[in-house]
Amino acid sequence: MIAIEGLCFSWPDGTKAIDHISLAVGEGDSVGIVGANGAGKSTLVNHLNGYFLPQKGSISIGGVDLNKKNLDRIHRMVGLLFQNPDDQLFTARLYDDVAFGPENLGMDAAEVAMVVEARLRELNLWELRNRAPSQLSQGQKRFASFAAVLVMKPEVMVMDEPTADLDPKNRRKLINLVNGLGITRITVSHDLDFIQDTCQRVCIMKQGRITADGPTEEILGNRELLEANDLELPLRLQR
Ligand SMILES: Nc1ncnc2c1ncn2[C@@H]1O[C@H](COP(=O)(O)OP(=O)(O)OP(=O)(O)O)[C@@H](O)[C@H]1O
Repeated sequence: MIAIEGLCFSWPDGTKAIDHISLAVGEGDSVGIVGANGAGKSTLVNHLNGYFLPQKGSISIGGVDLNKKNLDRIHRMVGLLFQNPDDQLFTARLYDDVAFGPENLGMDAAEVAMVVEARLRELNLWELRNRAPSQLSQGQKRFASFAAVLVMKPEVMVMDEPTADLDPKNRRKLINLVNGLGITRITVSHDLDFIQDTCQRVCIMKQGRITADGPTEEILGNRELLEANDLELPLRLQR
């Protein structure tokens, strides 16, 4: 479903954020990307819906090459939940923000109304639908961004720090929700317990490279490997 080959990315000031990454993800797989601050995780996943285009190397999603010409097709397939919800929410009313994506994809108006209401209710946001996104709490903004991505019915869901700002009950709700999606998922998170609960496979990134890749239990249960990559065991394994 996702094929990344020899991807490199440097910022305009010369900082190398992605250094020859290759990664293949099968349809329906759920892969966690972990790594210390600055390892390159966000830069990598922000490529997956074309927010960044490959400077060197290639990416294909569902057999479609990621390039300028195919951006529309890529946007229909890949839902990207940004690390910062303020990058996702931009209209004056929560409802409009969530409806914007499917309307833009040309979804029928009655269907848009139905899916938007269902997701807003599911995420306890329906009563807040007329509120400006800027007037929501951080956790509410996180769920609002989530709703905005889910209503587009993506085939691939890419989430950057999805549990940030969520209280324990909403974090649990998110775990159940993502595990029930049944689509290909890539999750970046420092919340290794969340990764353990939602991903079958984990890649560790360090200095723009993938330094380990394997089944979740093997990677996240390996203290030495984690420490060599400036990480710690998930909290529940530390007890
Ligand atoms: N606009 C920018 N200009 C130059 N360098 C940048 C810019 N944005 C990010 N970087 C650098 O790119 C590298 C990768 O950053 P990135 O945000 O992808 O890391 P990350 O693994 O997602 O980190 P975190 O866990 O802190 O979110 C870092 O060295 C960072 O300092």
